[in-house]
Amino acid sequence: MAQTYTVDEVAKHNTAESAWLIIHGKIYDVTRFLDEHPGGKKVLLRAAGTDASKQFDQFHNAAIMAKFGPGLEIGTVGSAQVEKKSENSMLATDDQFGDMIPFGDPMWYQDWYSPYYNDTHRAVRKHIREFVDKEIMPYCHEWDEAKKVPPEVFVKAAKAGVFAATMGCHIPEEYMTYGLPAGLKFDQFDAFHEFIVTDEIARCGSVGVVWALIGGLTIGLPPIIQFATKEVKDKCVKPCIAGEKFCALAITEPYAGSDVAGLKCEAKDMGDYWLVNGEKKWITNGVYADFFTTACRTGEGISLLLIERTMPGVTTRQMQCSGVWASGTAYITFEDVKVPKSNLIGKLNNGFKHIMHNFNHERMGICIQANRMARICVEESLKYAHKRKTFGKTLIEHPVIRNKLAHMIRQVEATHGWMENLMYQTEKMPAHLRPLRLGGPIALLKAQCTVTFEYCAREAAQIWGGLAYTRGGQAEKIERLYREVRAYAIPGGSEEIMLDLGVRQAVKMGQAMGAKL
Ligand code: HEM
Repeated sequence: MAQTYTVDEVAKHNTAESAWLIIHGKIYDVTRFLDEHPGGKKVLLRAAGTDASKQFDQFHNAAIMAKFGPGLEIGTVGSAQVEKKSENSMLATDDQFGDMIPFGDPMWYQDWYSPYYNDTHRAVRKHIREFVDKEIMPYCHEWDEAKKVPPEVFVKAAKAGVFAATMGCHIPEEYMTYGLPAGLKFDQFDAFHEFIVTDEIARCGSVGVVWALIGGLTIGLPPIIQFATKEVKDKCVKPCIAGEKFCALAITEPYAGSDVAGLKCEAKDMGDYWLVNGEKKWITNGVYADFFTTACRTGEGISLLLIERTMPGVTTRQMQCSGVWASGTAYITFEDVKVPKSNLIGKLNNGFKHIMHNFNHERMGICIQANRMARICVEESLKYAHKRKTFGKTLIEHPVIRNKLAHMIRQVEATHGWMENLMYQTEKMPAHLRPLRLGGPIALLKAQCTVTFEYCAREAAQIWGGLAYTRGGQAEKIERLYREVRAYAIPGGSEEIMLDLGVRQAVKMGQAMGAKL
């Protein structure tokens, strides 16, 4: 049991020799932290011996205590009351999850009815939230600045079921070291479980960290799981799902991005092996990936080959991007790489089809992440607007700020509603119809999500002012997200291409289904 102290006992510890603080009912000994405190020693000393909850909330974001708290906490205040639930609980139907910041979570978290979710979804939500709050959220800034997520974090994520849950396909039992989140089985698992896992991971507020975890694997590994030979699968799937090895999708080149048909990387048939030469650019996780699901030109068409880091002639270097620092974005060169014939993934010259097979899954992942990032902008801004005062009023009391928040909220919620609808279609629609019927709407949804995110990041940065122009600190998430907007608006099909594709497909499908156009 935690040691308890009275307020009078805490009050005695108000010097540089022994400095204690009360923050939200817990007591912290900050004596050895005085010189390390980024906000300065003096502010802590002035507050020493008192309840400094208000000052603490004013200058920090909540994740700080998850990181620093355990090393400094020494007990609780004897008379501390557990923070009470809302007085107005009579308003609720008792299905609340999270901290109830309005629109800070999807509506079904906040006591609104939804047809899409049951108790297994609630269990997965709780499981991943606890994992992110404890293991990810407090460290995002540190990992981003270091441009690296520590290896043990991937194993923790694997144990939490994150990788198995985000492949968009069933993984054979023999490749599963750990289970799915919350002990679920694949026959209980649907598209909404994956939606929740991706959304909750994205809630950490760092696109770089999200992509380090699920950016490469969710696009690089599904073609292997679905189309590769048993030999290739045996090599890659198990260690990747266990967080021990990494797989990247290597398509984009200095010469071709969304325009996949323009790829130049070549695999020459040398009889008993392929000889690969070419360059790949902006490859997520490429800096540390062990396996590359690589699109190569093979005579008549494009094929997917598994290229392994250990093969002579493979070189990767970290690219200096505006954002996504932790995700190991790489420039890759393949120089006379000899790739065994057995490393062909799927059929020869069918690579484009195999890549397309995962497009809807990849884009839905981007949609979920981008809209959560937009939601974080709402949540963080709403919280900040309640504590920051200008001209004698809190920001939330200024109509111009409420107007900004309203425009952010309406876009995030409308986008989320459309996303749930399309997710339901991916769940219910027969598999053979999905690429035809859903490609267009998902492309439009992707543009909707990224435009919404860009809008919200801009407005949040205005609300946060100078703090959002500074790396780290209270507006850490907003500053970073503002830099990371383009990471969603460009890859996976740029906004312009998505919008055009969406309309072209809608017209084609409409005509095929009887519309008189
Ligand atoms: C256990 C208690 C505390 C911890 C672990 C802590 C930790 C930190 C950290 C990590 C920062 C860097 C900025 C950030 O990441 O947000 C910071 C900044 C700061 N802290 Fe604290 N702090 C504590 C208590 C306090 C208290 C009680 C006060 C005021 C009375 C205070 C005032 C400040 C100020 C003014 C800044 C600079 C904010 C800025 O740059 O805008 N801190 N603190």
